[in-house]
Amino acid sequence: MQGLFITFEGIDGAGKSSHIDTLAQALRAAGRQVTLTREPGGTPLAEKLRAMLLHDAMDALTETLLVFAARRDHLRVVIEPALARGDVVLCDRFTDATFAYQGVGRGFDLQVLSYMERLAQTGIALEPDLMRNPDLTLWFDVPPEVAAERLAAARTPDRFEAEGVEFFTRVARGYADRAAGATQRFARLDGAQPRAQVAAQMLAAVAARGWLQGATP
Ligand SMILES: Nc1ncnc2c1ncn2[C@@H]1O[C@H](COP(=O)(O)OP(=O)(O)OP(=O)(O)O)[C@@H](O)[C@H]1O
Ligand SMILES: Cc1cn([C@H]2C[C@H](O)[C@@H](COP(=O)(O)O)O2)c(=O)[nH]c1=O
Repeated sequence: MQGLFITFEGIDGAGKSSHIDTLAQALRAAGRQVTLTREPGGTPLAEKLRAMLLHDAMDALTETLLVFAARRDHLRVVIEPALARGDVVLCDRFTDATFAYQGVGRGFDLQVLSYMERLAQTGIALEPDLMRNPDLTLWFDVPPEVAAERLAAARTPDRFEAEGVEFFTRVARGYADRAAGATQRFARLDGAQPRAQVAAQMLAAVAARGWLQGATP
């Protein structure tokens, strides 16, 4: 079977992690092998970089270099081998997050990000010139105020979650810009709906691509 790469994106508190297992179960019921992973992270090295990114003070360039270093290792060790086996890879965040957070959120140069994206994501797949990109990006679109309320009730904030509503308004705009530039790849979900409705939107977006065929009802 052909591997599939599906990413989950949205601002902190949008509900991505709450829904990833639901999609994994639906895909397994359709007969697919699923690899569940996340960014930054997913390998021992990338998880160390994640801990630094989430908790240590640094400037935007250092942040950007670390997310791409983590991503390259993650692609090399986990994502590309899983896709080569024919798995569906479900990844909680990928490069759209870099454009949204480091790019529009922190104000890092978007052209430099595009260059780094090409550098980090090319030359690992079986097809040597391929720049790895998701086949589908599930974008959990939630107003920053709603996400902030959810997070306040949920946990002690990390370095990103501690940012204010203005930062997340920019990050949300970053996601909207990315979605506008890749309308075929992005599926926008109204993440402010109750969980069951968000899950239904997510499954419909995947089913619409024919990827849940064979699932037992
Ligand atoms: N549709 C929903 N309605 C109400 N609350 C929700 C909904 N989806 C998730 N939540 C709650 O919101 C909080 C954040 O959800 P979750 O951790 O899934 O978000 P996330 O997008 O993965 O956030 P982060 O990127 O910060 O990890 C959790 O407490 C979760 O239970
Ligand atoms: C991939 C990626 C992530 N981030 C930020 C966004 C989040 O605040 C954290 C990860 O935490 P989560 O609870 O797992 O969502 O990292 C980023 O700034 N840039 C990136 O490329």
